[in-house]
Amino acid sequence: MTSNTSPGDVDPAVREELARLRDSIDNIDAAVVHMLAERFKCTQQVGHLKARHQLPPADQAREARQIARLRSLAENAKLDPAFAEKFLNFIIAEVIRHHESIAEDAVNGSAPTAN
Ligand SMILES: C=C(O[C@@H]1C=C(C(=O)O)C=C[C@H]1O)C(=O)O
Repeated sequence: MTSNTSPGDVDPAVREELARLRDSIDNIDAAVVHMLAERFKCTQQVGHLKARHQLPPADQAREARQIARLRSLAENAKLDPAFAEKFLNFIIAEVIRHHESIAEDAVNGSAPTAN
């Protein structure tokens, strides 16, 4: 991509507004990372609980309820519901991968399912 304005030519007021917005973006990204880390801590515990009680890693009925709920929350928040669904599916796929691995470890006796 080409640009007509080199960084040195940018109006200082524009530069300041860009910096202010980017500060907020950085804060939001940090919050997202922390929230995701907390979510994965919970899902890891669910994975261990399922492994201990021989429950399957995935629960499609629960996923369908979550997707419907998230789509509705996204609509109210003026976020593209299709994007919200894709994002949740991406996270859930990773969680299921973790649960499969925890279940495999439990069967092979290679790790405790204490959490
Ligand atoms: C966390 C769970 O396991 C899986 C992962 C889910 C998730 O990340 O929200 C939801 C349903 C399950 O497919 C669960 O069953 O609650």
